[in-house]
Amino acid sequence: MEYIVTSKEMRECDMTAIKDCGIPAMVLMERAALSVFSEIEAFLSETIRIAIFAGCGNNGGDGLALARLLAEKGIHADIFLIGNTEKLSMECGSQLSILKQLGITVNSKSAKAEYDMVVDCLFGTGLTREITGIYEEAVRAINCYGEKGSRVIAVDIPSGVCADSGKILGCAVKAELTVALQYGKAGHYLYPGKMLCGHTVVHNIGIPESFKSGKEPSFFSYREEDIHGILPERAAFGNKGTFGRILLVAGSRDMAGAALLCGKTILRSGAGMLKIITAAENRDLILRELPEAMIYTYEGKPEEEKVRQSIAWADVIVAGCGISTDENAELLMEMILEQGEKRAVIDADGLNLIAREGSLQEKLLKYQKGRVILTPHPGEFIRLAGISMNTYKENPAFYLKKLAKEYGCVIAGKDAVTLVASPDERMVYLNRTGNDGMATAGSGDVLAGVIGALSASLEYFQAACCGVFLHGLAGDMAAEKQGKRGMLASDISAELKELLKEETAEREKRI
Ligand SMILES: NC(=O)C1=CN([C@@H]2O[C@H](COP(=O)(O)OP(=O)(O)OC[C@H]3O[C@@H](n4cnc5c(N)ncnc54)[C@H](OP(=O)(O)O)[C@@H]3O)[C@@H](O)[C@H]2O)[C@H](O)CC1
Ligand SMILES: [K+]
Repeated sequence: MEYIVTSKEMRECDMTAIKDCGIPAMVLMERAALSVFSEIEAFLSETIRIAIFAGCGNNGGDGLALARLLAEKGIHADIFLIGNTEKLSMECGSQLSILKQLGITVNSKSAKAEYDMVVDCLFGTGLTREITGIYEEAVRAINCYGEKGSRVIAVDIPSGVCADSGKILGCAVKAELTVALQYGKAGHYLYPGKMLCGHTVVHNIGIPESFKSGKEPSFFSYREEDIHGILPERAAFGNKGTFGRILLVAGSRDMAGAALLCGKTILRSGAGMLKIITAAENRDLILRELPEAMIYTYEGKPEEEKVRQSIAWADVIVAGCGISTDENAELLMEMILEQGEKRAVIDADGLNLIAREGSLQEKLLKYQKGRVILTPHPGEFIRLAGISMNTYKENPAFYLKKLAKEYGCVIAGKDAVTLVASPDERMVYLNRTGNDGMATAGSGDVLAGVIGALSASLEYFQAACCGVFLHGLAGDMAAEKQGKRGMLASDISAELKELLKEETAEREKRI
């Protein structure tokens, strides 16, 4: 697991390190400069032409310290200190005076020259507003060098990218490599910031674990190696009942595919038994393509007793994929929500029905806390939350957390970067796997399926986060084989099976 912080949280960490632990700020700055140095070392030679654009805050200070480390190796860098030097931060001022003592020239304006590498240290986490004037000129100059082929390295975060939201404040540097200090910031991974960071590497600069006082950062994320610790052990003596009985309520008359994709994924993700409730028209296809599933089909109104029995049988209910929003679907959703305690994953039309029907909202409000996972895409989310798309996009994490708390549900807000919020005050999960090839029909059905299967054996929030992570990873594998344009949701489902197979093999090797 990796923490991802906001600029405020990063400042608090700095302060803890400096004030409580007594690590001097200049020591942290030196570590920051050494981190950048180690990342660019492979490209350095005496003939390399380097420019360092520094601002007047500590991000600029990192750049000045880097210039000194380069000079030590006999490498000259043109240094451009942009801004009002009367407003230099204390550490940046100290770095400047060291350079002066060493006889290293610092320029106040950028010169027209050619560079192999340009280092951006104009602004880091201290950026508070839109970039204008001389700073804007400097950002444009850096991007111009980048377009002409210079390697652009951003220190901590590309200048102009908001560390909290990933938004561009006025204009921003487009980097090839970003050396993030101590922790990744939300802005490194949220769009559009993510596109401007290039490849992001996070370097420890020696700040001790400062969240131990019980204060957690805003976000966390999984790395591939975390999965072995999260996926449940499969008991060798288990039977199909112990691996989870999943009830899938999906597929209206013209939407057999949603039930099939989701159902297949449920079984491919390790669930023991699957029962599908679907419209009668889907019966033949499902029996042919997924004979492993039990099936109850309804013609006209679903038989309430049959549905109740199925709900009672299930450990987990996955509902909503392609069920439409007609009266049959509404009845099914009423019955699923009224029992109020079974673990449930609700997707697609299930969400649209909740957004439309007050009676469903009331039932969801009364449902046992933490037992339901909602998986809305942005359109579904704004209908549920009753807010505009612009409002949601302003701060998705905030609105996801708010609605999760209101309904007592886990919410996986699907998007280019999916966020998962829990009803209690836990950190938001920020997903870093996946690609734009996954924006394809049926991809959501596959996600609901994997989360449903995992919910049989994992704690609820963990099932949602882990499902989102695996779904993205499988999507990356599918993109590699099929290409982002041509990949299908069924390719993601197939890769999930491969991924879980590899994970099991790895695990068994380690026993
Ligand atoms: N992570 C760590 O532990 C360490 C990080 N280091 C580096 O320090 C920066 C953060 O440094 P900070 O001084 O807080 O902030 P910046 O360097 O990003 O710049 C802040 C200054 O810029 C002014 N400002 C903000 N926005 C604008 C703007 N749009 N236009 C002009 N000026 C702006 C702001 O002053 P104001 O009072 O005018 O708001 C600041 O003066 C971090 O990113 C790391 O690179 C340490 O080196 C080591 C420890
Ligand atoms: K920067």
